[in-house]
Amino acid sequence: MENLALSVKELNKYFYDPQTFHVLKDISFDIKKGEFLALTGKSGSGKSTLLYILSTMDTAYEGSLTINGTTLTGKAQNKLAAFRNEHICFVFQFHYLLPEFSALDNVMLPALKLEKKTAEEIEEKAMANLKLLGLEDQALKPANKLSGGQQQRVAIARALINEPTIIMGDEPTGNLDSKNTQIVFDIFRELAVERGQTIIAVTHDDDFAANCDRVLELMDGKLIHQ
Ligand SMILES: Nc1ncnc2c1ncn2[C@@H]1O[C@H](COP(=O)(O)OP(=O)(O)OP(=O)(O)O)[C@@H](O)[C@H]1O
Repeated sequence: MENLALSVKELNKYFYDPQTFHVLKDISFDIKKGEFLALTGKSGSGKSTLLYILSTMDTAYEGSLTINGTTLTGKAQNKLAAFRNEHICFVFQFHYLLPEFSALDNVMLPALKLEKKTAEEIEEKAMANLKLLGLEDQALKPANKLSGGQQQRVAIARALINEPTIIMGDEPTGNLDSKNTQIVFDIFRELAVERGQTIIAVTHDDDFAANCDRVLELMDGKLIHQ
């Protein structure tokens, strides 16, 4: 369907070490374009495992995964990598910025690697992203001279540089205080509403989840609420 960002059908996942463990059980759901979705559940319920499959990084599962109309199940690794570069970006709890590099350099890097635009175009876009995140004054500071909240916002600016259609976060506000959590939440909301980007965030924060468009809740590997 035209307005579907992601569709999962009858997904099952097993781990085999140290013994067979059925970690995701018959999971099916759709996510619309521009939807802002929280993925919740107790520790060990399978959230990260599911996100890893949705991100196309883990291909060892049963069932099917379709993103933006492309069925990804069974595709070769190099095709998946190309697809990820174009469509998906990640924001983690720990941001993995290059500490000695400036905020601006960190944001530009994934676009320079893609080699689709000139360095000037990339710098312009990176500055616009930093501005969107309220960081235009910090652009030239090394990442390790920024506060934790600022660093996390740089990581989001970096995640957006290649204009992904889907943003996936594993505890994207996990190490932030309530003020910075609110800032990041508002940015995600704006990206979903204004740019039609789809957001899927694993979170333990009940307030964060309650304010999303929809909550998917896992319990022991089953989807119990959507
Ligand atoms: N590589 C692995 N091999 C075997 N079991 C695994 C592996 N990775 C995760 N598990 C198990 O699968 C279950 C789900 O793990 P997962 O990390 O997806 O949970 P989660 O809901 O993200 O937890 P948390 O909120 O603590 O991050 C857990 O019981 C975990 O121990």
